[in-house]
Amino acid sequence: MSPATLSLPIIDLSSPDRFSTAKLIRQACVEYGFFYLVNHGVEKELLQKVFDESRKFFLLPLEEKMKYSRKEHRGYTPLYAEKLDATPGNTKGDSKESFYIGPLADHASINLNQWPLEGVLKNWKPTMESLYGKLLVAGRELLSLMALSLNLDEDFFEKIGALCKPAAFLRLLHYPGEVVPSEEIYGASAHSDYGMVTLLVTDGVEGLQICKEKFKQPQVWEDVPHIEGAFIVNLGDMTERWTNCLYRSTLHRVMPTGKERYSVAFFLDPNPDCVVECLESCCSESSPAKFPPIRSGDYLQERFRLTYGS
Ligand SMILES: O=C(O)CCC(=O)C(=O)O
Ligand SMILES: [Fe+2]
Repeated sequence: MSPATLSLPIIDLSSPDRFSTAKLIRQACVEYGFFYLVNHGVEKELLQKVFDESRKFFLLPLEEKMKYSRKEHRGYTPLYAEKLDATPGNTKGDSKESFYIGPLADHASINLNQWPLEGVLKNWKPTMESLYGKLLVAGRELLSLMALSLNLDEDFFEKIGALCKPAAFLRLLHYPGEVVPSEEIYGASAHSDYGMVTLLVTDGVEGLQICKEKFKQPQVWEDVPHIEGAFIVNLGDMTERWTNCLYRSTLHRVMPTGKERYSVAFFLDPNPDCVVECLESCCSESSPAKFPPIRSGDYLQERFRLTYGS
């Protein structure tokens, strides 16, 4: 039986009615942990340029790409390097390659970033910097609406320090699309994201699926179709911890389809020193906190260790 296709809610980031938008966000986060975001302020010309530059990098010979291999969670990860589903049965890595860009601007760690072939791929760095900056603006706006959706002040995430030099990572992804018969290799195996919120840009090639009930067996997977110009937003595990599972950090994966696919993910995660603990409004005597408080940096480091072995 082929999977059902979902009609996820569509959230308009530019709507002047912030309270109605917050209400829609709440519904989407409780029901799916996924939604589309439109009128997000990132022009389609810039997104096209990003895909063009991304393609140029991934077309380079492996030997060249490996010169920028992932260090300090920045740079290139080759095919099969990543095992998103760390459960014991999953022995193979994912069939994708990627490139991570870490915090920019006034961040002390800016120099840890790697910029490929600056003399040759001249537009690469300015294009990625421009996208990073615009996604950060959109992400901050979205988080202020998410705070409102939880009946918090709109600057809640600013006030607790989550958005002061956030650990925001831009990740270019390339799925080559080769299907190895008889082997169970995913583009991206089943996982939930680790942080606060992820903004995803896809190129129109199908493959993304979600499983709403992650603890139910057998798992039911549904296709998430591409909507031209819309970002796909999903919540990460830290948001689930903050909200005591009121908001879902939903399991998702990318199926192999035999088609080449590009995407760009922006993981907007809290400042490493921010402590993620159950919001007061999300726990009570009858529904106590399910997770202990944790420093965001410690939590992320452990999740990366499980995914990459480092
Ligand atoms: O490429 C996609 O559509 C999804 C990527 C993803 O889920 C991830 O990198 O966490
Ligand atoms: Fe993901």
